[in-house]
Amino acid sequence: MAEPTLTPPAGGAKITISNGVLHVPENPIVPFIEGDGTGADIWAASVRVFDAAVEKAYGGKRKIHWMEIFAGEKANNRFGTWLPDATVQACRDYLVSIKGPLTTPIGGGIRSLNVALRQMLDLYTCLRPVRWFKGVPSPVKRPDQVDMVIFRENCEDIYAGIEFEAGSEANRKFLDAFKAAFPKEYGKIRFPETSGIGIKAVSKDGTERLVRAAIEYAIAFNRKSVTLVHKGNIMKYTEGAFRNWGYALAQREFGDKVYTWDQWEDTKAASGEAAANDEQKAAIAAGKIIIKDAIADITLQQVLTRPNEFDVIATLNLNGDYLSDALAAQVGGIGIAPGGNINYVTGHAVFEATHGTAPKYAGLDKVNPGSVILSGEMMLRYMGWTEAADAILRAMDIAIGNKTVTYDFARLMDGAKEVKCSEFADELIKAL
Ligand SMILES: NC(=O)C1=CN([C@@H]2O[C@H](COP(=O)(O)OP(=O)(O)OC[C@H]3O[C@@H](n4cnc5c(N)ncnc54)[C@H](OP(=O)(O)O)[C@@H]3O)[C@@H](O)[C@H]2O)C=CC1
Ligand SMILES: O=C(O)CCC(=O)C(=O)O
Ligand SMILES: [Mg+2]
Repeated sequence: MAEPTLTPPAGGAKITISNGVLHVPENPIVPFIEGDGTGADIWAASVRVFDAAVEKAYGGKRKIHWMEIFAGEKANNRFGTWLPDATVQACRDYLVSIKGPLTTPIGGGIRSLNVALRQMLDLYTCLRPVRWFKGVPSPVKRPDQVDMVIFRENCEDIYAGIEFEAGSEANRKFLDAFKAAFPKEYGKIRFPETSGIGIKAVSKDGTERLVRAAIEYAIAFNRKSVTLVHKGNIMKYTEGAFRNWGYALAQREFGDKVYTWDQWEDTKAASGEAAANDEQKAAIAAGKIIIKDAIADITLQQVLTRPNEFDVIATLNLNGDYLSDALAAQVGGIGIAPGGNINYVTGHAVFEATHGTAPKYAGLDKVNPGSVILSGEMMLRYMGWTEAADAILRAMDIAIGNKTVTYDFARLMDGAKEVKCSEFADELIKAL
């Protein structure tokens, strides 16, 4: 089977970038991947909302020219390849794209196509805002206090995919080499004959670009704090280094725009705790952003018990994956959890929901398209089409306020009217 040949839609033009500024024509070509499982239902609903929001906001002066690109099961069925080169090239050439979820088998088989795409395009930030829409059912008492923005490192950590399966030839070679070079550390592996091995790599460069993006975001959007979330007490030279490099970068590059807990520690050591607390209070009063850190396990408790103490969160790949789904639960669940994978230097961005393919609901026109619709809202904002993005947020407020919602919200809301995935899109379009 041949690779797909992509024909750009007639009448569309490319989004470009120069000197770090995105240039978006009135008729941009935006590639999309429909996605596996529930992806087809969700995409069909979402694209109608995007087109209607753009039409409403710009009265025909602007229009997205969608170009389908292929990945996952659809690509494999049609072209015999899970992630065609043409798909990756289109994301490169057209800069901004959007995708549905793609299936990843567990414990073997192909590696994640989602992760592969992020790595191939070097989309180093997985940006996942977590906010509550009034009326959305939540398991916590004060969902209104949940307003966090996760900056998840997206290209490193254990997700690099360097793994050696227990019992394989590669595993034996790796362990032999490891034993020869590091006999003491090899001795710490409890059952070397039956151990699978995974490598966790975290770099200074990778940490710095992620933390820089998080602090720049906090400054641009008047956020109060950036929390570096890590498990640095146990994994000292990966997660602990992430924390240390993060603090150092904050002080070196952002100077008097930020106040770090490292500075607080220094003042405490020199002048006592009261002086350090006074210094922090003065920094907050002066509008400085507090850069702090928290260990990952207690973070998962405190985001529930004291959500108002968390604002922007910068964290490593695996922590960010766990935190994203956990935080989504507080504001209504994974059906309303959007995201974007972004390289702020090259401008490349692929927007996608936090959830996966939810295979048991595939083809039922049932699930909440909210996550992909809000990912599109983030995409429109990234493109500078803020009026269309705002229209989507307003429509969301209205539809949820009317209690016309998909099954996931309806099962938790008194007096709700349950609608299908496509009907929820209709409700949003009416409300634009
Ligand atoms: N970026 C990506 O493409 C991602 C892909 N995946 C992949 O997806 C596959 C399935 O993963 P799984 O762990 O089951 O997680 P999923 O996110 O696909 O689904 C888990 C549960 O979340 C709820 N859910 C998911 N999507 C929606 C939605 N749109 N509206 C309402 N509820 C929703 C459903 O809950 P309920 O049962 O309560 O109704 C569903 O059963 C795996 O192959 C995984 O690798 C996973 C995450 C991200
Ligand atoms: O790639 C996958 O299948 C899962 C990825 C994931 O869970 C995520 O990025 O949040
Ligand atoms: Mg995940």
